[in-house]
Amino acid sequence: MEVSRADGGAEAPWKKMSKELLQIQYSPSRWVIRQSAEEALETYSQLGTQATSRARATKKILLDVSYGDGQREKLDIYFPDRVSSQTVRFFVFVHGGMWQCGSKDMSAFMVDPLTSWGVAVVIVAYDIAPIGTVDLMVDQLTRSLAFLQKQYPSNRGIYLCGHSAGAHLAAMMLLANWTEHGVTPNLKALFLLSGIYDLEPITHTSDNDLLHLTLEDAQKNSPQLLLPAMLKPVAPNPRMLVILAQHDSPEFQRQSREFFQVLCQGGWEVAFEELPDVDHFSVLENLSKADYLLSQMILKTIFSEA
Ligand SMILES: N[C@@H](CC(=O)c1ccccc1NC=O)C(=O)O
Repeated sequence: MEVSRADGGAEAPWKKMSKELLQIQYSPSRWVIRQSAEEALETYSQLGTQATSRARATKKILLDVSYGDGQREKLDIYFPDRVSSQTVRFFVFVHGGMWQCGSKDMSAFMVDPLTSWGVAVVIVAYDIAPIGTVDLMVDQLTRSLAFLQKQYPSNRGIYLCGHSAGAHLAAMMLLANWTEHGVTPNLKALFLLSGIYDLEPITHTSDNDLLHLTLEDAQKNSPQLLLPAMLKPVAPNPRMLVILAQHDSPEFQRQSREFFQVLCQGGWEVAFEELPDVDHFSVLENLSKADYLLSQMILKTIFSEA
């Protein structure tokens, strides 16, 4: 019997790559052209830490709110000045770092522009590897959204955004079983930045030294494989934006394009953008500026109510 596959049956190009080449494809810093790989990672962490300290010094905030019993199951909320916290729109950000680095304390890039437009920003922490497994991280993000919905039942929308490995976790929310959590989050849009949606190639990289993903773990956490087999739920039914940076590696480009196709075929309301002149890190760093193209796209999506 013919098995129908989202890739039309063609063998995935990564399967023909040497281990070294595959490692480079899944090392985003190696594709940055404005700086060396080390400098790019250093700049990213410095800018993220600065933006976060600035936001914490100037905004009305709730820091380290527990969304679960785990020690690291915390989120930070940055509120706009003049909007009631009960009826606000929430932009929820999930940081990247190959599921093994990064933290909420260096990820609040977008707080200034979004809060000045009246949107609250939530930055979610989760247990990165080796403490957490990908299964746990998915469960933690699910619980953080359920928590937010229960805390703010009259919110005007939850706009979920993930970067890189965080885009993977965000995309997994399309597969969440919300009935188990007793609440369906008011998920209005999903912004997926330079993400990974098929985890199998990761099982062949050194990132897996800490992740310990088996092929089965990778498959059950791959929205690229699971979404085609799933009936599209009635709710939540978020609009989606799949974003790619011009200087992302060919494998990252392939991942975003193929996931966009899966979403189109599944009948989701989805758009695709390849952003010029940015790499895996500057695409996010630029979100600290209100006039950046992606900041504008995000604001337009948030304020053009469906
Ligand atoms: N080891 C990685 C680091 C990395 O992938 C990364 C770092 C910060 C934010 C996102 C990242 N990638 C995806 O999650 C690299 O080579 O760039």
